[in-house]
Amino acid sequence: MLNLPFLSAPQKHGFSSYISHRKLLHPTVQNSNFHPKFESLASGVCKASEFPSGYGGLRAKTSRGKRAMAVVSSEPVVESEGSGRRRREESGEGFDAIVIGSGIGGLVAGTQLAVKGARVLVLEKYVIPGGSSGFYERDGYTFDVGSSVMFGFSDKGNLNLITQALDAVGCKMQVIPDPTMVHFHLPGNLSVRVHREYEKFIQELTSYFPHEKEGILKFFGVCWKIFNALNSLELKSLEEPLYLFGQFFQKPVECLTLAYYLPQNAGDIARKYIKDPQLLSYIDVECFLVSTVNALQTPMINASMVLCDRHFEGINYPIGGVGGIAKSLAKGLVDQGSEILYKANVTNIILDDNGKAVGVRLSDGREFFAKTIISNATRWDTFGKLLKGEEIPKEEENFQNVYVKAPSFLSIHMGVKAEVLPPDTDCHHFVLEDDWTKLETSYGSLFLSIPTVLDSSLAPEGRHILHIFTVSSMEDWEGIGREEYEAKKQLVADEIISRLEKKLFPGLKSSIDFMEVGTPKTHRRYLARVDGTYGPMPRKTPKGLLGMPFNTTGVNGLYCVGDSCFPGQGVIAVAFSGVMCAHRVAADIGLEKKSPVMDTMLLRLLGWLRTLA
Ligand SMILES: NC(=O)c1ccc[n+]([C@@H]2O[C@H](COP(=O)([O-])OP(=O)(O)OC[C@H]3O[C@@H](n4cnc5c(N)ncnc54)[C@H](O)[C@@H]3O)[C@@H](O)[C@H]2O)c1
Ligand SMILES: CC(C)=CCC/C(C)=C/C=C/C(C)=C/C=C/C(C)=C/C=C/C=C(C)/C=C/C=C(C)/C=C/C=C(\C)CCC=C(C)C
Repeated sequence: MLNLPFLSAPQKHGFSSYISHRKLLHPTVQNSNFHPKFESLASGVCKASEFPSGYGGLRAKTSRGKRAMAVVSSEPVVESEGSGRRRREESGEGFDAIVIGSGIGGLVAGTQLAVKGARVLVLEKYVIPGGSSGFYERDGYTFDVGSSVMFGFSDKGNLNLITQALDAVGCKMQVIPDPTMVHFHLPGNLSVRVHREYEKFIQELTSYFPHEKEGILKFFGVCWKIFNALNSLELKSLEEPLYLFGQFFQKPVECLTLAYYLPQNAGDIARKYIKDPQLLSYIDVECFLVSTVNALQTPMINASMVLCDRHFEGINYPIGGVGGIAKSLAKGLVDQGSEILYKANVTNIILDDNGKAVGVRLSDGREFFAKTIISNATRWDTFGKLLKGEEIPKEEENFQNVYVKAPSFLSIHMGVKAEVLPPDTDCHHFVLEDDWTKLETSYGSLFLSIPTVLDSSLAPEGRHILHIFTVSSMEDWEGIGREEYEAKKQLVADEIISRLEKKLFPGLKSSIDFMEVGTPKTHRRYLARVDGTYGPMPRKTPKGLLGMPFNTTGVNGLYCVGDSCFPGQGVIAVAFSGVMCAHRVAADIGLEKKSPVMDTMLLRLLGWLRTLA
């Protein structure tokens, strides 16, 4: 068996679902080789004794107010998954929190709680952690399941939430700076590289739109104002009044700036300064990457976060692949004495007679109980499936009025001969060939990542990985037989490859060494997301982020985390949602300070504000 240090030794207590990783990888992955980088990565970077001295916004305190690090070093709480649970079962101790799902949102919530001193149990349906930020291996390739564009992964500022989440549990991953966040290939031969250096990017953009130079600078100027305000705050739960009012007291200008832009969208602000329709379409494309909708529907705070972070911290790719983030967090969780159970498919959230969430039931009949339940499943899954039969709280009805499920996507993971890529090919590309109006339509625009440009160890020698994805809806793939389904996958993939061959890489088709196509059905099945949805998108024009719910729900004891919570889609966004969730839960279970009276007032106020969206 492979020695994966983030997994404990084979379990002796009869719980077959504890992962013996190699054995339990998805059946089609079983014969692949585990990537050596992952092994060295997981073994070398997450030692409890190697906590970095500086903590940022995710600073973790115990209930006694000490740093989590002090707890780790003074009390040897690091224990194996098995021994932790045996001890709890024997002593009859319960968990402080059960987290349903180990996406980045769930893992950040879980690890943040664990370092505050909580006992956490993460239940994951699949056989490895990460969800959309997981990985899989085939024929010597290590593929990222979802995006390879990583924000928040530097050593600077308060918004490096991925770095901080790892730091909190004593992990550090090596990253490779990406010189270009994305290379846009757009109608009218508009070819813009988003360089890491802001001035270089602005120079390139204004070379296409010299008449709009002032407008471009003013629009990005507002983005920077918002980004700098965000970056100046310690990021914790906006649903916790002591923290929120504390921030207003310490940073009034920054907080008022954020409050002012909270209900606004990027498209409206762009239109104040920019008139050229092609440039406005370009800004739509930029926002589409952030939110899967155009600029008029993209919250200004989210747009600013992404449009500036890429120049402030830059995009950084973790060596060994994005899957290493979730693996490190899962290891960090266990190192803190908490637990993670794989192949644990939660089918029900159990409520007590007072309607409080107190536990969960798995598909195999097992039940687990905790003081609080945190769902990293989408809100549609949480309230439509896990609480089936219960009345949907009013708050959730509001959410479903304002937001709909974004369509799913089609993904192609390919291994290609290295010679097909011209020298200096960028890592990430976005292709929309000749018609701006196709931006949001199925198969209209193509996202392409080539992570091996940065980390060649992800593929066999002389090969590159191409990961392509594009919008695709479940309706396109349902109600057809197996043969037709397979033929359709091939047909759609062929068309996409021809487009890329024409636009970027002549000879692409004949250079393919490996190819696997995932449809919305694949994503529904392996990511456990209803209809394989990419995340929430506004039904109409939203009032910025005003309508996006935070982590508490209308069900006492039940919290949500992930991309159907504030601030929405994106790995860094769900990491923030995890931080907020952990803070609110910690206050509710007595690990952080709270004021019940102010809580009631703030939660009511926020609930009311959301009805205005
Ligand atoms: N191609 C891409 O770039 C891409 C694709 C999809 C999503 N994403 C991003 O990934 C992020 C999503 O992160 P997230 O944290 O919200 O969630 P996630 O979807 O990544 O993870 C949720 C996890 O919960 C598990 N789960 C769901 N229901 C369960 C149940 N009933 N029992 C046990 N486990 C269950 C799933 O198996 C999954 O591992 C978003 O930022 C999104 O934008 C990126
Ligand atoms: C409460 C009240 C009412 C008020 C108060 C005021 C205040 C203080 C406020 C505050 C606020 C805050 C803090 C906020 C925060 C926010 C945040 C952090 C946000 C974030 C966000 C993020 C995001 C959205 C991200 C995203 C990303 C993404 C999505 C990405 C993606 C990517 C992709 C798709 C890839 C591409 C690819 C290619 C090209 C290939």
